[in-house]
Amino acid sequence: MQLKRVAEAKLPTPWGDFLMVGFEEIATGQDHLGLIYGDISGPEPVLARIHSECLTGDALFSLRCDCGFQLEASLTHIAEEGRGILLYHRQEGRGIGLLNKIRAYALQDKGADTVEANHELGFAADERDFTLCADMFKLLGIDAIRLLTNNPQKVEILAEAGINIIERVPIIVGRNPENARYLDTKASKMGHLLDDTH
Ligand SMILES: Nc1nc2c(ncn2[C@@H]2O[C@H](COP(=O)(O)OP(=O)(O)OP(=O)(O)O)[C@@H](O)[C@H]2O)c(=O)[nH]1
Ligand SMILES: [Zn+2]
Repeated sequence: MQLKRVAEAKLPTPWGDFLMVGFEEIATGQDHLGLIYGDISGPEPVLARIHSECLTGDALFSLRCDCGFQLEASLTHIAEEGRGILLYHRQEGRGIGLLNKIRAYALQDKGADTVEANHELGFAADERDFTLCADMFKLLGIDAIRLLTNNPQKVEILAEAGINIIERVPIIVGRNPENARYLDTKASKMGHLLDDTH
């Protein structure tokens, strides 16, 4: 287990009251969050979203990506279901951090795509560690989930880490002229399933 469960409190939102659970990575002290809605106990698979931190999209209304739209859509979907979990996974910029993401955006402004920009900076296209998310699910007592994602690799990695994924639930929102190329690159180079017909 790479994390410990540290503190929890109510988080009232426009979608209703969530229980906010704070986790700490034992090795680094980095914090992460789980937002729980409704009663997640019992054998019925829980609707779950792993949202990777994107300060620009989540808090600053950026149209360069789809993160802010996905965050809002996830909370809406979970509240409509009456039960679910959103893990707020604090690995900004697919794990390269905010400042390197800004560097990557600068390269994209000069013509690189999101994958090429990461490579030019010396990073893999995706540096995230999803085994931390598997640990958070385990600490929350979750056995089986229905995962909101368009990223089949995420499903594979979590399954390898011991999470029972009953279903992948697509979350295709927020396409706009500013992020169209970025989303097309995610589909063509990173295998994201961004076509509703999948
Ligand atoms: N390095 C880098 N990170 C980015 C860029 N745009 C968004 N991100 C980060 O990408 C992460 C979100 O990953 P996404 O590729 O949107 O989606 P995903 O989590 O793999 O898949 P979904 O579950 O379908 O959303 C967040 O941490 C963002 O900060 C970019 O151009 N470069
Ligand atoms: Zn984003």
